[in-house]
Amino acid sequence: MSIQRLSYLGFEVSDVAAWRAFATSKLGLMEFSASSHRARFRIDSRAWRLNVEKGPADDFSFSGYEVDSEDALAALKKRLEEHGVAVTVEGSDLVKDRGVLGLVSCRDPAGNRVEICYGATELFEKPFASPTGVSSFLTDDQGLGHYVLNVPDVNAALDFYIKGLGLHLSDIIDWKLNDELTVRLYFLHCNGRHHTLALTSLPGGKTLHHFMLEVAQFDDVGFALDKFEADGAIVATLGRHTNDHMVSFYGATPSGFAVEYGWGARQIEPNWSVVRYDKISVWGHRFSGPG
Ligand SMILES: Cc1cccc(O)c1O
Ligand SMILES: [Fe+2]
Repeated sequence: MSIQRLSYLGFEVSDVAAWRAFATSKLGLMEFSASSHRARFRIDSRAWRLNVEKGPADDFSFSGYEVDSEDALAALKKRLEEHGVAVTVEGSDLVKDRGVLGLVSCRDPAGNRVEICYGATELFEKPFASPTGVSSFLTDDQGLGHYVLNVPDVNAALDFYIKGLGLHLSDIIDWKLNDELTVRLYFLHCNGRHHTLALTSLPGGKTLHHFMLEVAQFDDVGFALDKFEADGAIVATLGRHTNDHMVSFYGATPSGFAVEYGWGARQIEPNWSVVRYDKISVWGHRFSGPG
């Protein structure tokens, strides 16, 4: 038994109010709940997909993966423990807080918190409605989107996420950041989404490089691009990636890591073969900083 899809992500942010404004008016997400110390956002029929909680880190806080049943959760817990991973069965308080039926947690080798649930809450009776008119976000069996983690030991992380959680390698990109530095990016999938998680090791910087939300229509990207450009908040220009063929741009979030806003990715096909690339993009994606 392995992971099925990414259910939610949690960020620790210094300015919750800024995130409430950013997530709704720039990203077009719908607020599920909000207070001075925490806010949650919807991108589809699920009760919530993104959780921002007040704290000094302005960085990754937790990932939430999902499986499809109580038996699957028990089987994954057993698989992780057999791989030497300490797994905590979360109690009713956190189960209720996350709005799920069952929840376990563990840490990856870098200490990043990983939650695994089944039975997330669907709110079909409260249809998702984007405050900026985004047509819809592409989730369903492909899960929330993707995120890129900067870890000190990529091999240890690959062992955990592949041999432990059951993700699979999609491909590798050797990304030349400058004449002195090329970093290797490993892209991992757990369903049809080309990658749910990418792993790399950067010289410093935040744990979270970026998270990605995929929209259903190309114009959804254009409308968001205009908003980020108007605020001078473009981190990387529009471009198309070499591996998943997504057309996207990267924008600055209030916490300093980036959000990638994309459309048109190809999916993992049967008999997928792992290849490598020397470029992250076919065209575009000019980063304004180091990448
Ligand atoms: C850097 C990078 C390269 C390929 C696909 C991605 O989604 C990405 O963020
Ligand atoms: Fe990305």
